[in-house]
Amino acid sequence: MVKICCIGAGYVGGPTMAVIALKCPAVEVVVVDISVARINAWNSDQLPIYEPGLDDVVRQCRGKNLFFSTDVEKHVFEADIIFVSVNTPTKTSGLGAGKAADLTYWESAARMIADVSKSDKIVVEKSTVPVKTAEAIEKILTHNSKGINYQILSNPEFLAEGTAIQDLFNPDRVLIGGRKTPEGQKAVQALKAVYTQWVPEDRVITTNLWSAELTKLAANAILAKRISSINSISALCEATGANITEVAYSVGKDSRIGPKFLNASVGFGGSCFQKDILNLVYICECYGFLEAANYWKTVIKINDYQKSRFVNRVVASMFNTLSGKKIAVLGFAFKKDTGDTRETPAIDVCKGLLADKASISIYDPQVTEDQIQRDLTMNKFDWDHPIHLQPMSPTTVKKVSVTWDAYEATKGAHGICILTEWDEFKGLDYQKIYDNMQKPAFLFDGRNVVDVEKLREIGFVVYSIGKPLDTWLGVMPAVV
Ligand SMILES: NC(=O)c1ccc[n+]([C@@H]2O[C@H](COP(=O)([O-])OP(=O)(O)OC[C@H]3O[C@@H](n4cnc5c(N)ncnc54)[C@H](O)[C@@H]3O)[C@@H](O)[C@H]2O)c1
Ligand SMILES: O=c1ccn([C@@H]2O[C@H](COP(=O)(O)OP(=O)(O)O[C@H]3O[C@H](CO)[C@@H](O)[C@H](O)[C@H]3O)[C@@H](O)[C@H]2O)c(=O)[nH]1
Repeated sequence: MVKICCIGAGYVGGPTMAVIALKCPAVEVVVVDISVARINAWNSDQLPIYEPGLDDVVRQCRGKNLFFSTDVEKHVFEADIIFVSVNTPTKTSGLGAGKAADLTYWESAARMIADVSKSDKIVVEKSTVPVKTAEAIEKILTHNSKGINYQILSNPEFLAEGTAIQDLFNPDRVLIGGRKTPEGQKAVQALKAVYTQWVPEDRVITTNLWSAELTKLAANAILAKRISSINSISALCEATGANITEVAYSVGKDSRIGPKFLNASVGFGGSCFQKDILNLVYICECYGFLEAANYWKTVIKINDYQKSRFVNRVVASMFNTLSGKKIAVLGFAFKKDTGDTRETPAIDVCKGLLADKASISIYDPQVTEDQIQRDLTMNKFDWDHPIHLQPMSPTTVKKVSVTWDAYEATKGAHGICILTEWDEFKGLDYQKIYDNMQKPAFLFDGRNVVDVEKLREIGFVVYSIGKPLDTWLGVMPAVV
């Protein structure tokens, strides 16, 4: 029986390994982590992450050929194939601070593999890493090898949160990069044999190591760039009376462009896009390609601009001050169908509203008060370290309250900001919400989920990203 061990039981390691276990009953899969709390949660009925369909997959294989353990060394020792899916945060100090990937967790995993291994291993990069990381890992392993043969493969993960199980069941492609040597190619085939148990062979792409590593960064950068492109156009729509939904639809009908990833929003979030672009920027800079680095930096600049443009719009519309006002925030996760708040645009928006002295009442169906308080008090990039190693802030934000109901959050509010596109926000009783708000009642839709005309009929002053402006907003000072 092939034994797989995955180091890192997070958003990638957990779901990916659960699907491998489900689709490959003849493979034993053990997911290990240094976080005891995380492993306990994976072994309980309350999984540590919310992902549609995940509970069902885990329930079918846990205890049969899928196991979660903190005994990292034992399972690494026993494995034939070791996936490494640990955090690769942005460095916060030293060389490359604020841009380069911090490979501390990756390196410590590699050194531990070298320490405990007594047989040949295939080591698979599942984490997103800078191009050429495999070379560094190879050096660490081979310089400590005690005669053991290690083959390093790059197998970046392309799942998106909220649709992870669907994405894993039916991936657009699986990418495997390896050395062109006979041993390297044998390792590529061994990993390919795992995926082709359920992924059609023509969707498994094999490349050299560096292409696979770089593809992951390039794919995320290009996806994020589409969002910044449409977001930059959304500002022009508001100024000219064009409608971003109509523009995006018509642009996306061009088969060379395609319809996906053209939804204007308050900005992209999530643990990957900004981090991976910064990583790409740093690599470009290291090779001296400053123009290329600056090109990719603009994707983040537009994203930051979009978030501050939204905050400015809220403040300017509400008579240029939020002091003494209650703002209800609907949605805090970085997208629907996840409880993940890493780099969610809601953090920057809430900080902007607080800076203008608002009191905020937040409702998100999947995010806890504790998480929101941590997010609003944490330093930039601290979120991407294992949870038990994150510095705890001694303070909480007093002007933030968290409710478990959208009606409670909006009661008595002067304005509402919709920051996540949860489906339930489309079906709320907005007449009831309006009746319980201060007047004029403002609604700022950062995800274009509400029916603007219907809400205006009720009496709301509505702002929706990239949509023709409410006459009210049109006469307010311009915000750039
Ligand atoms: N989240 C996504 O949607 C996604 C998708 C594709 C790729 N990625 C990449 O995958 C990697 C992991 O991301 P994630 O979202 O799963 O992160 P995560 O924080 O959810 O999980 C990482 C886990 O690794 C554990 N860990 C860290 N060092 C360890 C060590 N030395 N030994 C054992 N366990 C260790 C942590 O405790 C944590 O539970 C990152 O490189 C990320 O960029 C993420
Ligand atoms: O048209 C769009 C599409 C997305 N978003 C936002 O962009 C962010 C990222 O969304 P998405 O890409 O769907 O989720 P992630 O889980 O961050 O997945 C991305 O990042 C992962 C980690 O690297 C990759 O594996 C995935 O392929 C890549 O889509 C979220 O805030 C979305 O709301 C928009 O604003 N408009």
